[in-house]
Amino acid sequence: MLSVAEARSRIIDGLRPTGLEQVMLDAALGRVAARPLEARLSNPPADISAMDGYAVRAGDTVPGSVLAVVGTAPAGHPFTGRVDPGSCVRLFTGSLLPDGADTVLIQENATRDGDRVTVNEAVAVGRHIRRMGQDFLVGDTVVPAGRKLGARDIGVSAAANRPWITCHRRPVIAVLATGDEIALPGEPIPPGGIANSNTPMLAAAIRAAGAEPLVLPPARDSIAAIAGSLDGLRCDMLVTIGGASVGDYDLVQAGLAERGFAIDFWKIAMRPGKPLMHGTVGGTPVLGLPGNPVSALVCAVLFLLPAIGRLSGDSAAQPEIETARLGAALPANDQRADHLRASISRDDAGDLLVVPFPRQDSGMLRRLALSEALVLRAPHAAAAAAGDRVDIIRLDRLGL
Ligand SMILES: Nc1nc2c(c(=O)[nH]1)N[C@H]1C(S)=C(S)[C@@H](COP(=O)(O)OP(=O)(O)OC[C@H]3O[C@@H](n4cnc5c(N)ncnc54)[C@H](O)[C@@H]3O)O[C@H]1N2
Ligand code: MOO
Repeated sequence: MLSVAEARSRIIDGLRPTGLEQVMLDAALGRVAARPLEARLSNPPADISAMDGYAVRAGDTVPGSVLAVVGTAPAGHPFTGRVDPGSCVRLFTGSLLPDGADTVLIQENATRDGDRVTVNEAVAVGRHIRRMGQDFLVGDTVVPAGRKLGARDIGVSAAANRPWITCHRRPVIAVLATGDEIALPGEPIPPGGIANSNTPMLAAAIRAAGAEPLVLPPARDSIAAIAGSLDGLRCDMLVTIGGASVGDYDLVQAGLAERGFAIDFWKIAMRPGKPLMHGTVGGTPVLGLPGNPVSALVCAVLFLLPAIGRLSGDSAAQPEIETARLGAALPANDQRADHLRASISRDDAGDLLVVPFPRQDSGMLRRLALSEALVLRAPHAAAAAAGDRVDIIRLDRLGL
């Protein structure tokens, strides 16, 4: 059976980023920049004062000397004259430094009396001046290609006078739940039925990853129904849920086969999520997730989110792996990579401590919802003692 890493590479390697579109800054959060964004304005755009005080000539700042205030230059209202020897201009944080001045005397070190200012402290050339372009210059790259845009990227883009960013189109991810037992949450649940938790959960995970979920009506357990769900479907990836295992009613593969499914792999060495399936139908990549909700979500973290990252052009699409200390001993692992749902706290030294829940059933959604992390156990990992370091993926950090 394939390893988690091999399966992920095979899924990701088959994907190409979506096409490009222009996105306004107020809609850019979580989008991925497709091209380097170059500044159209330097920051700061000119030499400006970093403090409230007076624009002066350093040579004039002999303590006790008196300067004539020849003007006032609030931020946004530059002084058009010059600061000649023996004179100064009142300015504020963000004010343009007037011609002739080479430093700023802060008001705490000056005594104002009408149009006169007495210098109380000498100032070196260049004090409290933010130089033009000290942050970036016109033409500098302020956002690299492949970056998932956060609030700070939006801030620097605005400072660079760039109201639009070229981004990859949000990938459209179709979600197809399958199963006769699946009922809409909120509807009466028939005998033997179960509320469809996977669809809203995965749609939310897809949205959190910056893609657009396209929720299809759940398909009954029949080859015709599953095949029919594909008719007229346009998306960047199809995610099926359930019907992936070996039961008589696990018909997703057979349904897809009716429309020419080319399978890449089925079943991998992981828990939960063993029956994961991957292939293409009519050129559209298909990820078949197991129906157990915990399995579906863990597979989404390990495979779907990186796939969305690749489709979106995100250069850092792998789930981030951190380490933590185990709060409880674990037995040796079998041949499947395990992903234990766990809570996180801090020990007395401030170190991250993870405690896997004692019961790891892949239908237990409340446990999953309360988990802050997955503890990663490699195939055949030896027994681990409390205090040992283990790899984890933080679910709370993923916004899931
Ligand atoms: N004989 C074997 N049986 C099973 C094996 C195996 O290797 N041999 N694998 C087990 C593993 S591991 C998993 S995981 C599951 C995966 O099964 P399927 O992908 O075929 O999923 P279903 O049978 O359709 O559903 C499993 C479970 O999840 C519930 N479910 C399904 N869809 C939803 C949904 N949208 N919302 C909420 N709950 C859902 C479904 O009712 C079942 O209870 O197979 C094992 N079996
Ligand atoms: O691999 Mo299944 O996903 O254990 O529950």
